Amino acid sequence: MLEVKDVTFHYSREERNASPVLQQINLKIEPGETVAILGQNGSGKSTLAKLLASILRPSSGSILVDGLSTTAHGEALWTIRQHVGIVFQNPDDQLVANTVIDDIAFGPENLGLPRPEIEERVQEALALLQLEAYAHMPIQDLSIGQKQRVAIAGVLAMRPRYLLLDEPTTMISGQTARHLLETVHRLARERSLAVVHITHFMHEVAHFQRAIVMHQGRILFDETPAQLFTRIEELEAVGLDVPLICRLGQRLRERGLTWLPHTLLSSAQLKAAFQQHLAE
Ligand SMILES: Nc1ncnc2c1ncn2[C@@H]1O[C@H](COP(=O)(O)OP(=O)(O)OP(=O)(O)O)[C@@H](O)[C@H]1O
Repeated sequence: MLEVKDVTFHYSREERNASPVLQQINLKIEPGETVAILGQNGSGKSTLAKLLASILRPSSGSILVDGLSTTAHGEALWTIRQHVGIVFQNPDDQLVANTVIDDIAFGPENLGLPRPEIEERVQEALALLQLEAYAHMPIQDLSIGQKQRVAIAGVLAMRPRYLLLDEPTTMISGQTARHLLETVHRLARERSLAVVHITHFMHEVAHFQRAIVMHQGRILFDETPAQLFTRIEELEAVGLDVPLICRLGQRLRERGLTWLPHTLLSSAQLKAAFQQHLAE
């Protein structure tokens, strides 16, 4: 489990008199859970992800990864870094080798694993991200969406228990983003991998088990997407917009279609509700 206990964070000592970037964060994420984190620019999402990945350390409070504190040193820190993988917005910040296969092998090689295990992990990661056809291609010839998949494959080759995605869909097209998120949900199901997905896009949140909204360094809401999407005014107040389909559902209910679900999460759900109503 990932456990964040009373965490406060300042980037520098000079900032200690100002408001912290993160304040009194408490959070638990179980293995296999899928969690989306939303919030306006500067609300602290990426900082939280870096703390979870032990790239940053809390100014106060603690973060435990399967019981190990992220302030640990040596072997414990090494273990945490294997268990918590992070993928950044821009894959070019993350990819280090010349070809796809070499990049994916980079992490397992650094773990000092025997060659056959490295090969096995690389092949597995290539298959999971459907990258087999690109294995020997130079990274520079790939699209951003393909590079993002290579970045995720590289992280998966470390066999993490927790996958943190820091706005991985910002630079890619809608269809590529949908495909990427479908893959991530499949991995969560098949591998009991916990996924924490940071995004600006409300419509991406519907398929996650939990949606966390951050505002000014605090957690404002932590609930299911269906619960969150009923908070139209509260979300607007913090610069977030519920998906169009939820607004449409609300308008239709106000106009007398009271048989519609309170929260519509997708157009497929709207269609199913109409079909069921017509059949009754
Ligand atoms: N390296 C840094 N040094 C000092 N302040 C920083 C640093 N990185 C981020 N900040 C500040 O910390 C606050 C939270 O930033 P953070 O990047 O965590 O927010 P975010 O919610 O991820 O924003 P975005 O959606 O724009 O990525 C912001 O005020 C930001 O300016």
